[in-house]
Order: sequence, then C-alpha cells, then structure tokens
Amino acid sequence: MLSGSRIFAVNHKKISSLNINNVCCSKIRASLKRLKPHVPLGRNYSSLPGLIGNDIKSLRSVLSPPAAKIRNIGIMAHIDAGKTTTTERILYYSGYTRSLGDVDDGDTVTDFMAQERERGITIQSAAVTFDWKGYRLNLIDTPGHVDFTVEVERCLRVLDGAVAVFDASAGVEAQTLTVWRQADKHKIPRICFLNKMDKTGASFNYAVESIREKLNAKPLVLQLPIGEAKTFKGVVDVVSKEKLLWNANSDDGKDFERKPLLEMSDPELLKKTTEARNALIEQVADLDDEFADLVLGEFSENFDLLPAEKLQTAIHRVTLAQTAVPVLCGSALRNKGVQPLLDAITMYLPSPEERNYEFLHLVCLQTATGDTIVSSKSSALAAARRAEREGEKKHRRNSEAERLLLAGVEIPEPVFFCTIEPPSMAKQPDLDHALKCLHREDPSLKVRLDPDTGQTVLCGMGELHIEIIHDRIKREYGLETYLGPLQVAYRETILNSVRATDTLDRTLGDKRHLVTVELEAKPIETASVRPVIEYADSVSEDLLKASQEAIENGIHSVCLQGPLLGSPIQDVAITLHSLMIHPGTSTTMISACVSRCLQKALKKADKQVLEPLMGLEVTVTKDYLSPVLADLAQRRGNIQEIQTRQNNKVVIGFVPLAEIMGYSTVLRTLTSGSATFALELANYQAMNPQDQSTLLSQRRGFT
Ligand SMILES: Nc1nc2c(ncn2[C@@H]2O[C@H](COP(=O)(O)OP(=O)(O)OP(=O)(O)O)[C@@H](O)[C@H]2O)c(=O)[nH]1
Repeated sequence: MLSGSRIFAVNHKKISSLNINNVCCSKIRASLKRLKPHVPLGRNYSSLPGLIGNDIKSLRSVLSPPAAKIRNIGIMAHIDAGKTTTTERILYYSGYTRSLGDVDDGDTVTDFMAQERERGITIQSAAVTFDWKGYRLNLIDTPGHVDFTVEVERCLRVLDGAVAVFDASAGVEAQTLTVWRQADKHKIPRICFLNKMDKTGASFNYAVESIREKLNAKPLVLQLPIGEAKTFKGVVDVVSKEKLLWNANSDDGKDFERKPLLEMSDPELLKKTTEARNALIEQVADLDDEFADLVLGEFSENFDLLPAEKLQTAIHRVTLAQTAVPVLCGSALRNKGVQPLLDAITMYLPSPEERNYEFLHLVCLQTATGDTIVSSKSSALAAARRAEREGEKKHRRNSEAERLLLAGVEIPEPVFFCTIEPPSMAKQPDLDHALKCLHREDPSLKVRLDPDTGQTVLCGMGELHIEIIHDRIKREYGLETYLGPLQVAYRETILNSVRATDTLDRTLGDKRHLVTVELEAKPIETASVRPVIEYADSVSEDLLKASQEAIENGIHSVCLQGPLLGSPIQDVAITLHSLMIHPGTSTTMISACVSRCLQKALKKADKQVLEPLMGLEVTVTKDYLSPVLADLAQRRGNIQEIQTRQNNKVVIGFVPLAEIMGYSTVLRTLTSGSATFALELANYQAMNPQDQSTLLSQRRGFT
C-alpha cells in the first residue's frame, strides 16, 4: 500500500546538496543538544583544502560543495551487525566527534533517543553530515530490527548509495536479505563491509560466499584480511597491493601504516594479493566493456602494469550499474578498517549527479512521511501530472513508474494491535494529538477507533514497535497510558461463492429512498488485501456513473470488519449483478443497502480465519539446538531447514505469530542467552478448524 503521496513545492536551487541533509534535521538537532555537555560536536573543516584567508569562493565550496563531491549514503544491515558502531568510528575519524561513542555504553551520536541508548538498538534513522578528504558525506544510520523496516524503506528511497554491514562470523542473515531486497527495489548502488573480523568464528571467505549465494550478487573482493578473529590486525588493499596495519597500542585506531607489499618481506601475501587482483581485473572486465577494451589493448600481457586509478574508475562504473558489489572488511569495535571504508564510499559510490532524481524528501515541515517536496511550482505541477497519468495506467511497469517511486513509501500491514487508554478522559485529546504526531512520523503505526467499545486501538509491526511507541508517549508527551493485551491482527476470508439480494425502502421527510441490489461474493486465488469489485454487464453504465463511489464505499466498509472476528476480509471478489435505484435516492442509502446485502451474503458463506505466519531464523550453538527445536514444535512451528553456519546451527522455518509472542525471553532462558532470532511476516495462512474454533471461543469469552 502506498501512503498518500502529497507533493509540496519549495524554492531551493540545489536539490542535490539538500537531499538527505534535511531528512531528519530535527533529529540531528536533538542529538546535538543532548550530547553537548560531554561530547564536543561540530564539523571540522580544517582537513579541507582551499580554505585560505578571505577566499570566498573556496569557503562557499566548503559550505556547499559541488554535487560531484557529495555522497548521500545509508548504512543498512541485519540487527546488531554493527551499523551504529561503524557510524561512530566514521564520525570520529572524520573529525565530526572528538571521542569514540559506544553502543554498549549508550553514548553514540546516531542512537540519540533514550530508548535507543537504553536498549543499544537503532529505532529511528538519524542523518549526520561530515567531510572526508574534500567530500561532503550525508549519512543515515538505519535500524536493523524488522519492526522498524518502514524506517529503512523511507531512507532508502532518498539515498544515492549504501553500505551494507555484515557480521563476518554470520555472513548474510535474515534481515540482511530484507534490506538488500529493499535496496534492489530502489536501485541503490552498494558496497559491503564485513565487520566483526575480530570476533571468534569470523570468516572472510564464508561471508563473501554467502553474499554470492544468498544475495545472488557478484562480490568484488577489494581487500583481504590480515589475520582473522583474535589475530585480525589489518587489511590488504587488493587494488593498490598495499598492506594497512593498525597499531596494536593505539586506542582509537587513528594511526595505521600503509606500505606496499614487497617480495622480500611478504612473499606469501604478495602472491595471494596478485592472484586476487588478477581475478578482480578479469571480473570487472567481464562486466564493463570500456575496461575490457583497456585491459585487452594495453595490459593483456601484464596486469601488474594496470594503474590502480583505472581499475578504481571501472569499479565505480560497475558499482553504479549495480552489476557487482565491492567488498571490504574490518572491525569497527577494534577500530580497524573504517578509514579505507570511507575512502571506498567516496571512490565507488555515486554522487547525486550520477543518480536521476527529481524529487527530494523533507520530513520536518508540516508534512508526513511519504510526502514529496520538489524544487519549484512547475516541477510540482509536472510531478502531479505524471502522478495522474500513472494512476491511469496503474499496472503498467515502465521507467516513469520507477522514477515515481519516491512519491510514496510502501507500508506493510500491521500484525499486532492493542487498546490504549489515557490516564483520564480529560487526557484523551492529548493522547489523540500524540498519536497523530507519531503516526505522521511513522506511518507503519496505525491508529483506529473500536466501533463497539469506542476505545483507541494501536496497530503496529511487532511487540517491540508497540512497546517503543508506548514509551515515547510517556517520555515525549508526558502521558502515562495503559495498554490492553497485545493481540494478533487476524484476517478473514470465505471459502465458497454466495449470492444475496436486498432492498432498502425508506421515506425521509417527503423523499423516498429505494434501492435494490443483488451481489455475489466469492473467494479468489490471488492474494488481495482489498476486495476486487466487478460489475455485471447488465448493470447500467449511467446508473453506475452516479452511484459507483457509494457502492464501493459500502463494500469496503463491510470488508474492513469480517463477521468472524471483526478482522479485515481478504482474497474476495464482489460482483454486483443487478442494481435498481429510485430517482432521488441518496448515496448514503445506496451505501447502506450494499453493505447490508454484502453482510447477508457473508453470513451464508463458509468462513475461514487467516493468521499471520512468520518466517523465523534462529541462530543457536549446537548444544542448544534440541531444546530450541522441541520448543518450536510446541509452537506449531514448521522447520524447513537447519543450516550450519561456522560453529552455529541456523534453524529456518515458519511459525504462527500467535505462538511466538514473548519469544525473546523464552529463547534467552532456553539457551542461556546465547541464541539470536529474526522474525518477518511471510504471509497469512488458513488456521486449522480446531485452532480456529478455539480462537473463536476465546474471543466470545467461552474459555
Ligand atoms: N566483536 C565485535 N563486536 C562488534 C563490532 N561492531 C559492533 N560490535 C558489537 O555488536 C553489537 C551491536 O552493535 P551496533 O553497532 O549497535 O549494531 P547495529 O547494527 O547498529 O544494531 P541495530 O541498529 O540495533 O540493528 C554491540 O554490542 C557492539 O559492541 C566489531 O567490529 N566486533
């Protein structure tokens, strides 16, 4: 579903230089304010060339560098891969901060929310701007937890490039796949950083292979690690054939030495690097014709003579074309490998000039997430015209459609809901205001009113999501609210085709309202959250013109609340077979008649509850595999595969969401805290008759 795509015009000349910078400027300000007492922040321009005396021109280029010198990038990964730690090191080495923040100490710049610092996780993306060797970098650290996927999505759509961070001991993990797919969708050029090379079990080759196999990507190995796990001490730059060693006694990793590999001192490493470089040259030549011509023409006899810059330029082109991904490695926590990563960002990821965006996204005006801001009134009109044209040819995929992706964020349907109550009735308006603001910022949070009880209902992406919203209402809006029990968002469908007829005949004042409707509801194979509405040929087109909106409103309102649990109805088609409307009948009466007729039909149908089925990936050491499997069997889990990942076992399968509530606590107890897991909505599946009748009895209060 696309969130409403509103378009605003602002008067900015340089879209490119403003792009990410403004995404979260309110959040950056928040982080600066909170950190001031103990972390002296601020940009350090001293490393930039050209800032001499009153040289206004160069000062201007420092404050607003040419677009070719800008990199708008994001950092994305599976939870806990080390995005925030890597970002902290990047900020420190660039001179943006003067001390190293630590996730585990809760004093990082980009995890600025109290909840992020307490839990050591990223919840909201944060943007920071800093400079590196004459380049201006606008960087967004995104969340890794699946509950905050929308946050990742809204960032990816405005990025020019991304760094995918991996835990080198785990390679590609469940959420890596999700964010990788999101980046594919938005066509974002990427580089991979294999982090945690210092960790026990870290394996460069394993992680590279997992990129090749699981992400179906072509890794370009630009570095080789020197040592692994405890012995990791640096990297070899394959392109320049140099070794980069970090001083073991340096506590911040600022100092490292870069030396050419020599036959005399490093014969083995040199041999390995030459082989890797030759393989890299062949790989890039296969993907880039211009480079292939160069290599075959001048350097076919001896690849050693090929200058590093020529190879780097070709790697840049290949990265931009997204036919391959450069791979680097390091250990952010041990302060190794981050400076070369920064060099690679400037060297291989594209500038805004190389990307083709017309829109820019500014969230902190009176806009909502998903709105688009354009540079002038005429481009707003052009965008609106295109959006209109796009609406007409909804299903046709073409390049225009792809460019319009910026105009909306794809919001997944929430899987959990619970009621929320203010401390007193007098505080209800304050709660409504808080929820309105939070929803504007985070469209994956849905708020609705329960029509039976009048209670406010929060719908979210997961337990953590709802917990964080509850906490934010308390901290940011000063409201102590009460949450009802967390409930799974079920869906409903029908199993057979049913027909019904209804007539509504009412006289209000001196006006007669008379409608007769005959319709059919039937199940459909294709998954569709909204009902498919069809009209039989016998229905008069003229009649339809005047009443179609009222008819569809009537159908949609019934499908939002199914007859079994009051959950939305999906995978159904409604066909209107006949329609008779007395002249002067109001549209409200038409809607009411259609609703009543559809309710009648649904009552007759065999009905089915659909429950959210989660894809589950549990990473556990061999010793704890049996208890984890036994526990999953009790939770109606369906195990698809058990993979071996280094010293760990990875259990991959499906489990109904209703069975996995509070799983983190159970898993921690079962495995003494050694296992990790990732959950993601896979689809909605039919409940078996026994489970369905137990659920229905529970809901009706019989058990
Ligand atoms: N051994 C080792 N641990 C690391 C490294 N980088 C990060 N960590 C640890 O991994 C944990 C997660 O690090 P974060 O930087 O919060 O990871 P993240 O990807 O930002 O996490 P989320 O945003 O919550 O998904 C923390 O305990 C870090 O100290 C590394 O290079 N080596």
